[in-house]
Amino acid sequence: MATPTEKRRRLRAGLASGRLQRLPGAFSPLAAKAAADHGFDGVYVSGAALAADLALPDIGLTTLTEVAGRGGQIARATDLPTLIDADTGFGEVSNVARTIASFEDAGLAGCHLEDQVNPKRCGHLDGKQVVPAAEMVRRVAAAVKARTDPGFVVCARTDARAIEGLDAAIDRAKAYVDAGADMVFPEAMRDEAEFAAFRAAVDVPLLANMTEFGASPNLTARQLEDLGYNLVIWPVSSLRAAMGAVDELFAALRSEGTQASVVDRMQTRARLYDLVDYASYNEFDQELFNFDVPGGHHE
Ligand SMILES: C[C@](O)(C(=O)O)[C@H](CC(=O)O)C(=O)O
Ligand SMILES: [Mg+2]
Repeated sequence: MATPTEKRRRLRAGLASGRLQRLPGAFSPLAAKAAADHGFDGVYVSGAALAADLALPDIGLTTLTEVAGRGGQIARATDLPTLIDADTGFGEVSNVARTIASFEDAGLAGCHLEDQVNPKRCGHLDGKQVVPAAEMVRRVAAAVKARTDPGFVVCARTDARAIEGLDAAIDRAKAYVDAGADMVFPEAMRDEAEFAAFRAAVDVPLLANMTEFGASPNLTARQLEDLGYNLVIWPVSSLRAAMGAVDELFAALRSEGTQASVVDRMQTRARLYDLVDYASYNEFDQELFNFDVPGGHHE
């Protein structure tokens, strides 16, 4: 297994490579395993998906303990670097430092921290508010100062586009970079030209959020790489796909009284066992317990 330090190095190397790092959201450790099996560069832990999984809206109700705990379970499931959503940092500036310590302990490779006020909301909804840039600068500085592994990636997200406009969002991003942010997440860009304007203005690696049903167009990985973006997240997609399938299954069970019509779209038992590496546990077991029993048979 890769150590957290190795995973952080790998994320940084990916960001410096000029190749777009593709990080699908994984709502569970098993979903992270599937992402690794499909050859992605990393895993993303979405605050929105984590809240939704607890049947909560994405308005800052989840706690640091819940988020770091779930993030750690997901990070440990694979050798891939895992980037997590820190929302507004789970409190005031002093809390941000503790948040980073918890995320490092959980084995996460990095996080993004945003400039919204508390309570925050989804970056693609109306009615957002941002804190003054100076306050976000203090959040970023606290995060950078708190990390003990210099490899841990601190990404500053600005939600200012929707409130103060593109130029102000770019100015904020520059101030956050000056405060030590390793990368920038320009939230809710309206079109390709806005993604490009951010690229032209900011020198650090950039994250593109390709969430569905939001304010930004869903650009392809190829388009984003051509735009010079360094990392893409599809934050809630796996949860939406899974829950879409759950809704279909439940509808079929209610109307048809059997799962027969959806079984061919289910993950098979064999694929599930493959993802959880059932076979290796079996071997491990036999090494430990495969001893001769008097009168028994051993091969
Ligand atoms: C990226 C995000 O912060 C998340 O929590 O996954 C959300 C995604 C979404 O609500 O679709 C956001 O963009 O605010
Ligand atoms: Mg979020």
